Amino acid sequence: MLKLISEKIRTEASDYSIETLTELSVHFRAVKTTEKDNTVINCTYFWSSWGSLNYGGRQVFSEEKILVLVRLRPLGEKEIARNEVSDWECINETTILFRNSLQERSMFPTAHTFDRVFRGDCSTRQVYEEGAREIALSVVSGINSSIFAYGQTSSGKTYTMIGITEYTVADIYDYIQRHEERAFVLKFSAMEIYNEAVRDLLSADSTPLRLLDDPGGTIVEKLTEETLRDWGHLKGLLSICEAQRQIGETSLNETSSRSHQILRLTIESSAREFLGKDNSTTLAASVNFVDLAGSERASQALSVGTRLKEGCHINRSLLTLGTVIRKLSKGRHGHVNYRDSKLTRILQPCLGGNARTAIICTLSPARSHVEQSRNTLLFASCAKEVTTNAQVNVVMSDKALVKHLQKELARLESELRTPAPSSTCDYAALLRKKDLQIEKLEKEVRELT
Ligand SMILES: Nc1ncnc2c1ncn2[C@@H]1O[C@H](COP(=O)(O)OP(=O)(O)OP(=O)(O)O)[C@@H](O)[C@H]1O
Repeated sequence: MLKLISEKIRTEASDYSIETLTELSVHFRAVKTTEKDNTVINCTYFWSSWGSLNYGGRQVFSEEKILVLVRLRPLGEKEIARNEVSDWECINETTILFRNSLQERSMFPTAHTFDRVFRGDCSTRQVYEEGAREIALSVVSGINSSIFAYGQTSSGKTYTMIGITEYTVADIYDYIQRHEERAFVLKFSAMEIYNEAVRDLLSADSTPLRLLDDPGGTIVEKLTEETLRDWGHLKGLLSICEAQRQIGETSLNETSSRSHQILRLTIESSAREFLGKDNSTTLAASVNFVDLAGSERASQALSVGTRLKEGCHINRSLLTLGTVIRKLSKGRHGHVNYRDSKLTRILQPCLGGNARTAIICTLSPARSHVEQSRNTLLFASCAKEVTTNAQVNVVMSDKALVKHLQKELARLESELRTPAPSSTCDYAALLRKKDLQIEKLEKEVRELT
């Protein structure tokens, strides 16, 4: 029976309202705990069917690999003036080639394959539309998402992330306009991690913020969260962040970002038809835009004094990020050291957790940066083996939860009255188990009421 229902939903997801899907997914979850038939499928599938109907593209299953994109930037004016040569070539949409490997008899493979590679003449809009868009926009369907930029200093991380953030926000507002049947609430927060201290980019107070453990992930204590009025409001906040972010001059980039920046947009939405009613549910998810500080070695940036201290901290965070990614790329066995840096603690859900993630690895084509470019591609190769497990985040109102638990109680009681015939079943044990379940549910209903 369950198999039949799941097949029906698989093919007809478009005909169901969000509330119906919520009801069904909650029901499936409840059934899953007692059902032996492993054909029961995860509710995430229904949600993603709904999401993909709106935005097309890849089907989302609960488990998927991190999407890895590589963006090569063109040679800069100064590099051209120095007669730098470009050593990298994107030979098709997925492969990037190191052209000079024959001459230097390199041990490294010459061709590297990723989900998508972008040549130096590709625009940020192209990187967004053909790469990051689908993942970023999962947030409107209640699925957490994250877009990272990783690469050495001056490779184009900030240049790329400014565009990606703007295009995503424009599409989100466009989506909201086209879905008047839902009420949306957008919240924005922004932080930077500078020398291993977390700072609120929306506050004039630069006191470092504490990280607190929470079952749902790490919380940044006292981080400002602005409820957005409109797009203009968000644009204003983005320019505040840009002005607040630690910028320093290194020998490679005159406006080098010295910190890791995390911009977070949280979207909550509920169907207007059900607002304030017993069965109202809310979809809630966040999209993170992460612009990491340069991944180069401190020595390469010819750092001294403050810049050297920054380099050490930046590298400590990135080193942990690299270690976490390497560990996760080999499967989720054993301990993963997320807690070794603030960056990995905050980003834990995006790294193998409840989120869809895309990493844009930015590369400088210059021969003088070849070692760093190879390190970036090594990181990218590990990242593409990492799997995340995104779920739709449905928040039920207290009333809806009570109603659901009462229904579940009634179902269990009716099961008790008419147990399924089975020759091998131990009725006494089954009864004890059901009694315990009923007791537990009754307690939950009492507490919630
Ligand atoms: N794809 C691109 N096309 C044209 N110019 C680019 C591109 N990517 C980067 N640039 C230019 O290269 C310079 C360095 O870029 P950007 O500041 O984004 O680097 P970054 O990786 O963020 O560096 P850092 O880690 O030091 O902050 C900037 O002047 C930027 O305008």
